Formats: sequence, C-alpha cells, structure tokens
Amino acid sequence: MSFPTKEQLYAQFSQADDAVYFASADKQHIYFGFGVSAEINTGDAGAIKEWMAQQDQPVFGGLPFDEQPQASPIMAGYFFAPCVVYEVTAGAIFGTPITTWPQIKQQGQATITKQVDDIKWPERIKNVIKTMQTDTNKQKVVLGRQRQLKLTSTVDQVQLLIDLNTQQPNSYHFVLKHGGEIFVSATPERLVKVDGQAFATAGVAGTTRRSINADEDEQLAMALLHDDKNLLEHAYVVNTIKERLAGLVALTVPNAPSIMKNPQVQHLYTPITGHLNTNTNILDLVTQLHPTPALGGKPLAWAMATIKDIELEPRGLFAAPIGVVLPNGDGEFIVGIRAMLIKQQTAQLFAGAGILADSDAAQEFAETGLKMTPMMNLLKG
Ligand SMILES: C=C(O[C@H]1C=CC=C(C(=O)O)[C@@H]1O)C(=O)O
Repeated sequence: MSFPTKEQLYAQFSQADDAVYFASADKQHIYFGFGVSAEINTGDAGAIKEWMAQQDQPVFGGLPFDEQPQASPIMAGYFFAPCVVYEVTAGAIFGTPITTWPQIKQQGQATITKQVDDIKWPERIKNVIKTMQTDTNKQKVVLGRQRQLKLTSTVDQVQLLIDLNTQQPNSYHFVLKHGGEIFVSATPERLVKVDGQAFATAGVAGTTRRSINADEDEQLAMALLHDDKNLLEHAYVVNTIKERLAGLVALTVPNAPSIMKNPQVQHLYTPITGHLNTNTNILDLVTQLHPTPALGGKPLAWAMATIKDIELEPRGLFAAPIGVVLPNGDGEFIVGIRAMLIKQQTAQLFAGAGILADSDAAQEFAETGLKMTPMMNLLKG
C-alpha cells in the first residue's frame, strides 16, 4: 500500500466529517487522522487519562481552558482516536488505511463581509490595570478578546491547509474538525513534550512587532530583550514552570530568554528541557502546567476569576492544551493560541496579551490585533 500524497490528504481532510491535522513546529511530526474509532466529550482530565489508557491508536484533542460551560462540542473538551492516522514524516499508518481517495474540489476563497470586535476591551483592561497598580499582589493576568467574522461562503479547507503551511511555516499547526466545527491554531507555544523520559516545555511571553526592515527588526528584538515590563512578564512564566515541576523533572533552563520570530510578532522565548524523574503520565504534566502565566496569570486564582469576569465569552480551546498522545504514552501538547473557530459561514478569532501594572491598554489592544493577523490572513487567502 503506497503512502498518500499531500493532495490526497488535504482532499480527504476537506471532505471528512471528522479529521485532525497536527504538525510540530519543526515539522518533524506531521499527522493526519480521519474518522472516529473512539471519542470522549469532556473537560475532565482524569476521565480523559483513563480513556486514553484504553486506546491503541494515537489520540488527538484538547481540554478546555477552564471549567466554564461551553455550547460547542469541540470547545467543551474533546478527544478522539481516528479510524486511521497517517504520520507523514515517518511514512507510518495506524489503523485501517483509506483505499479510495477523493479528488480536490475547487471551492474558491470566502471573503469577509462583517467584522465585529470587542471595542470596549481597552476600557475594561484599564480598570484591571488600575486594580493592579493599587494592589501589588496582583502581578499578571493574560486577558483575551474575540473577533466575530461573517464570510460569503464556507472556508476552502484545502486552501486553508496550504496557506497555513506557507504563511506560518515555523509554528505548530493544529486543525480539528468535528461536529460541524473547525478549530484552527498556528501557535508558537509548546506546553509539554514527552519522548520516553525526555521532557520539554517552553516559556513564551513578552511580545513586540516585526518590521520588514531587517535593521529595525533587530532593534525591536534588542529592545524587547531589555524591556523591563516584558522581561518581568516572561520571568513569571519561567519561574512558575520551575516551581510547578519541582520534584517531577530535573530541568535545564537557560539563564536569559532569547528571541522567537514569527511572521507578525517576535517573543521572548526560553526553551526548557529535562528528564522525568518518575514515569509521569503526560496528562498529569499538562494539568500541572496549565495554565502557565503565559495564558493565565499570577496569582492564579485571581487571574482565572479576572479572565472569567473581563472576557465576554468562555475561551474553550483558546489558550488551552491541545495535542496528540501516542499509545506508548509519548506525545506533545501545545497551547491553542493564534486560533479561530470556524462554523459554517462564521469565524471566531481569539487573541490575548499579558497585562501588568505598567501595561498600556491601547498598546495591548494593538498587540492582540497583531496576534489575530495569522488567522485573518488564512481567511483572506
Ligand atoms: C495569549 C496569547 O499570547 C501569549 C503567548 C505569547 C506571548 C504573550 C504576550 O506577550 O502577551 C501571551 O502571553 C495570544 O497570542 O493570544
């Protein structure tokens, strides 16, 4: 049996009711999964862990950001074992292979007819900043906003997969299709990777824009590397990861962040690696780490309550752990940022920014706009 071509995988993805595409940032691991052989609809990590232990196929899905109720079947927490999984880089097939592949159907690009933004977001953020200025125990909260779009037609999913690869080549890609909805993320951020006893996570927090001028781009990166607000925002993440993993993993952490460049933004970045001290289930590591202060805040209970209070809608899989787990327990979870949820002719985009006492609300609003650009560009073609 020959391995399918990219065109066949893309065509199958666009025509399947249930499908997943996962690619690691370095594209060393690329999976396509089709059909459902087993599934679980829950946000309960314990139940998911038990369910995963019974699967002999790679499983894919995500846990919701928090416990707020969700109407959407994907956003409420969903994992599935596809009937067949194609691991592209290794040329491996798990499950029952597809024998008849569809042709690509030319659909044409949808265009955006209506855009609704949460324009009162900066006002609400200003109030949070004031609270943080008067109470220094409230150190950081990552606050998100959403953008609702109406489209002229449904999205051409073949084109979406092509554009994801050409427009965001260095990000993780995660596209989950289930129950008439598609969740798309082109995230730069790994939450946890387990490969035997080897462990990896990362601190990604602190952001500035890119410039098409190479000298200016470098100046922006240098300014970010020396900016007190962004360094503090980043340090909260790295220190919290270290605290939460103490005892579980022997960690190697660089002394200072470096720069991670994506097409629209550049971030402070600290890759963190380690060795698992015991045989720890990847889901336990996920629940231990999620949400890091790159998505939640510090102190955590206050940050979670503020997120619930300030954001207009529950996050669902936005900023949440999404990923793949193999039958031997290895796997990788990423955080579902630079993301959108597509349903028929609508798309809901998500982006957030780390708010500190010396944040500027207008600047954070602009940053969230930049972070929505990858998804906007996918929809614009
Ligand atoms: C919450 C988001 O970004 C997080 C990840 C990297 C940098 C961030 C920042 O600088 O604010 C955020 O913590 C998002 O992209 O929606």
